[in-house]
Amino acid sequence: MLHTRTTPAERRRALRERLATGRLLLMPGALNPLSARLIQDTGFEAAYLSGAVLAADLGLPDIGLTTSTEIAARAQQTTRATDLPVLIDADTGFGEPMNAARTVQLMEDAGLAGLHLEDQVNPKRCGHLDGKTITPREEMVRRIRAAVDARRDPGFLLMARTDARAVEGLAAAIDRAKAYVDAGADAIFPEALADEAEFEVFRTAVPVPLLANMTEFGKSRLLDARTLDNLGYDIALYPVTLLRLAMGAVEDGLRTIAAEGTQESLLPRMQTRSRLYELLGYEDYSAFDSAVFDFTLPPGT
Ligand SMILES: C[C@](O)(C(=O)O)[C@H](CC(=O)O)C(=O)O
Ligand SMILES: [Mg+2]
Repeated sequence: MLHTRTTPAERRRALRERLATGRLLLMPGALNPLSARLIQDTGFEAAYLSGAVLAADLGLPDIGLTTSTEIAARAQQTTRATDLPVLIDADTGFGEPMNAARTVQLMEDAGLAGLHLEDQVNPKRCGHLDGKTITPREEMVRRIRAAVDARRDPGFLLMARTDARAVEGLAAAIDRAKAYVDAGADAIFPEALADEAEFEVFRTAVPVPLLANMTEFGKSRLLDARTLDNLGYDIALYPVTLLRLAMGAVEDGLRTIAAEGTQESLLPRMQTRSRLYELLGYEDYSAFDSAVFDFTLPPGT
């Protein structure tokens, strides 16, 4: 793919139209811009930028150390690498309601299709860890109202995430979700629900698009797409899956090279040069300079 072909407004419309179908949307989290293109090339219809992955990419824990401008820059690089609508994890909005307002505009300018804001206090932590503290409901309502007011493109999706299930219980999380919808949230991300029964209760109670976070090694049972679709969920999120897969393979690879003094045994597991070049659209650049891709690659390389 030489250039992206769609505008941010078109992507935002595509995301909303897709959510309006009522069919579950599978949303993998990209680990870098190229993997966002791979998500597209694999046939997914949307991608996600995880706060945990954005932090880990910088060697940081997911405790709110990244800045809004850092993640906006990474988001811009990502939206330049794919035509998919991309939803970003904007953590708590990076401070007070005024900061949430600025965050919305930064993420709109980065070409994203939407973001989610969570009701944790700063410093936040991964929603699947214990010891979370959530902000008073009215404070989160102010955060959402500020975000809605700052939005310039009404197509930009504002999703509110509540971490309340782990702190105040399921009923409180539902009450908060309803208040967030009343404040203008287009969709809700109920964090760290335990099992299918809780997902079902939440779905029945909250009448806007809902995201189910299928993150590994956390508090939620991993439900498959058929189950989530039957429950009536709108997005199935795989936020850190690609990073975990990649880092697992990288760790194995490093150990193999250290032990064997060669990567020969790893070759069958690698993405080939030709597949990488295909994903990067090398041939497209021949339109500018016929010499840029005038080589042939041996089969299987
Ligand atoms: C969705 C999430 O906010 C993220 O940053 O990707 C994390 C995912 C994870 O740490 O497994 C979360 O659920 O808090
Ligand atoms: Mg996060």
